[in-house]
Amino acid sequence: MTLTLSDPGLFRQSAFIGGEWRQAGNLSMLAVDNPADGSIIGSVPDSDASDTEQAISAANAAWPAWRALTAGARADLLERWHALILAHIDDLARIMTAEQGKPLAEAAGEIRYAATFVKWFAGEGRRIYGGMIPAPDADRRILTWKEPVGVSAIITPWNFPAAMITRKCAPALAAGCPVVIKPSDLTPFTALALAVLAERAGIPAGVFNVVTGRPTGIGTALTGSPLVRKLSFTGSTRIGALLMGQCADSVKRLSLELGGNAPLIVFDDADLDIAVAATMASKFRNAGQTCVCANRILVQDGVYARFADKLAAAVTALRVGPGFTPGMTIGPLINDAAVAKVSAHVDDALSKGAKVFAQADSPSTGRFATPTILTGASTDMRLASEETFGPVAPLFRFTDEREALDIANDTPFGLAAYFYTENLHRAFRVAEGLEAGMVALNTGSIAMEMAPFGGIKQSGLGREGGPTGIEEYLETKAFHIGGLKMNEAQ
Ligand SMILES: NC(=O)C1=CN([C@@H]2O[C@H](COP(=O)(O)OP(=O)(O)OC[C@H]3O[C@@H](n4cnc5c(N)ncnc54)[C@H](O)[C@@H]3O)[C@@H](O)[C@H]2O)C=CC1
Ligand SMILES: O=C(O)[C@H](O)CS(=O)(=O)O
Repeated sequence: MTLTLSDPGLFRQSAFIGGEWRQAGNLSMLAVDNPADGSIIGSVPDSDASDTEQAISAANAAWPAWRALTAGARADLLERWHALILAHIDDLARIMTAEQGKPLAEAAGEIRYAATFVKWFAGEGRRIYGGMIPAPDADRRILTWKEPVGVSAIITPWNFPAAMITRKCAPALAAGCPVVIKPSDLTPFTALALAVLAERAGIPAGVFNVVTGRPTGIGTALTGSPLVRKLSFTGSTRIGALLMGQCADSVKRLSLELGGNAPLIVFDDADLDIAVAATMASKFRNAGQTCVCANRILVQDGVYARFADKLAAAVTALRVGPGFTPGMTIGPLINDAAVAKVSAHVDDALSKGAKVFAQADSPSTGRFATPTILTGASTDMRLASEETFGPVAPLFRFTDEREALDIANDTPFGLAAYFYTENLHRAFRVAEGLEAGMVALNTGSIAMEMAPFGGIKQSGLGREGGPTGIEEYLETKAFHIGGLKMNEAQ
């Protein structure tokens, strides 16, 4: 496909290392396709460990000057980056839709969402405070302050090609850390366009690096280098655990945003219109390809039929097609393997007694999954224990609150959970009873820059965004001053 941009300079088919746009040392390239039709958008360097080590060295060399800038100077550069991102939102959205597939309006929404992290952390970077701790002796003072952790490796997934980069890079840069970014090999062009704008904003050479290509060699170099002091990763739990192990020898700081299996619970005393709207927002955002999508929908007996009917009216109105086609609300899945996984989940559920209750129309060819409501879902089905990562809404039935919590918590994951009730007492019982890092009552959206984002159990480590997000890139130093002559007037 030919990508038409107002600013063609945003579309780069090179890696960005040490302030230079360059090819891989071995000159190999990796093609990137459009999920809607499989056409090739372009190619990027298939970088290897040597290229990655050059990026790490460039970042390490740039670190002293970057950390020596005042917090305000770094924040000013982030503000300029923020302004440039918003000024190029249309082109950035077109690049994202071309490589990730989401409808153009949704891609533009992600760019706006991604920009909020840059704005938020430009502000947070100006308020990295220290303190003084009351000392045990009259001649001692104890001061503390925060320092940047150092060169930070950023590995991001294909489902949010812009927001996952800014949610990690903005706090890192604000804290004084240079970054080496490895975007998904499926969606590198959005990351490269953000690098173009970072360069235009004046972020110095070596501070912001993007290494493209297949992941294994790059990942081994990033996790093995002693110069890399921090790894921030978003993706599957399987890969997150692998990278965590690879970081063990050099004891790196870790931020891991991993897989989920979010329950969504509709109680008899819910406002069903709110519950249906929130289910649509959580389940079908990004065609169901988010780690916080409702994966299991638990509906209490008394409202099961009415909720299913109301949800069916909304699901059948979804419009499935290529992201560049006006009016589409559900785009293609990222690749053939994703389509196969969704189909396997549906087939497995049907073989174990589930029924198709409602479906939207969808193209019969291409990487499109059909938005589907299944009734009669049960906990022995694959979709009850695995992330479907597609537009399938399985409805499970439950009788009482205890049973709902037991089903909801019966998973090694604990990222997000949603529930709907108008009862205040139940609201606090359930919010405290759900095993998740993020819990939502009577809403379906939880991803925003001011709120901590992260999970418990096998859904990850740390929190991104919010009042603590910048701490992921800071170390606390304690400074002890002893022997002070406080009783001798000079
Ligand atoms: N928690 C979340 O936000 C996300 C969860 N997922 C889950 O992961 C599943 C697979 O999706 P993927 O994008 O393939 O996730 P993934 O975990 O395989 O890939 C995520 C990132 O890690 C990189 N990566 C993969 N193997 C690596 C290695 N050995 N060393 C270094 N980097 C490596 C990939 O290139 C990508 O940049 C999805 O079906 C979904 O269940 C996927 C994306 C986001
Ligand atoms: O990887 C993901 O799915 C994102 O973290 C989801 S969100 O933060 O954009 O909601």
